[in-house]
Amino acid sequence: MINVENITMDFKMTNDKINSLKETIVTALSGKLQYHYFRALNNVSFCVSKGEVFGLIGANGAGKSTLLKVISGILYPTKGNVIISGHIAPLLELGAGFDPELSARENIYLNGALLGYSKELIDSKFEEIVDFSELGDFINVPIRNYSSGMVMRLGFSIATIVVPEVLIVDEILSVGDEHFKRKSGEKMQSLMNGETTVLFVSHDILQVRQLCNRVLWLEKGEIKLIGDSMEVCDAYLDSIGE
Ligand SMILES: Nc1ncnc2c1ncn2[C@@H]1O[C@H](COP(=O)(O)OP(=O)(O)OP(=O)(O)O)[C@@H](O)[C@H]1O
Repeated sequence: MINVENITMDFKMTNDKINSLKETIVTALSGKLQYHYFRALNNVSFCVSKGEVFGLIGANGAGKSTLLKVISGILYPTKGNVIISGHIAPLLELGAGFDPELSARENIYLNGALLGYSKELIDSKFEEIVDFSELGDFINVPIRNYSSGMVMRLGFSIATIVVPEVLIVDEILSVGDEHFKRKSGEKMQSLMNGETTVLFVSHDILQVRQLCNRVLWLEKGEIKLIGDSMEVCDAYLDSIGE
């Protein structure tokens, strides 16, 4: 279902401390800008089978979000391949594809198209998306006037309107305010209990142990351990002294 083959991700970073865009352009044009590469992922390979709930754990900066972004196609890896069969719903950077000048109504069609939904499908699901996002009268207001929570609610409602074959989530159950968190959590839970293959990152190791079939522990961009969720979560907790 998801085949991750030898993924390496290098980020290009400037060596100098530059404070403004103007300074960047001036330094770049003068040829004085110096770079180095930071390897966030190093030769990572694994497979996730259909219907599996697969967790990614590891310390801050281990490379978890980078790996999810590479798998979702948001980042292009330096080396390696990702092969995915089926429709994916990446719940990452919710609302990143929105146009701030357009209303929620227009953005539903725009974002839906980016996710590969047909106009007919969005027409038939439109009311459901609006109801789930609870945006009410704001539906015709440009997105630039929304709070960040409202943008995320709309993004979540669009991405999950079709039961996806693959769901990719960074830090589960954390969309919007407490009320929407519970509601989005229940929706994700129902997707996890179905046929959907789920890949998610969490710092809540007890939740990972409970929800996942298998877990990958990343350390400094490399696979430290992969396998049964109990075994990997216990080893991780041991390593951090808990
Ligand atoms: N766009 C970027 N440019 C440069 N470095 C980056 C970029 N994105 C991530 N990194 C670096 O890559 C490393 C991995 O980051 P990533 O966000 O994947 O970690 P993470 O495991 O998800 O961490 P956390 O638990 O804190 O969310 C970090 O050192 C981070 O600084």
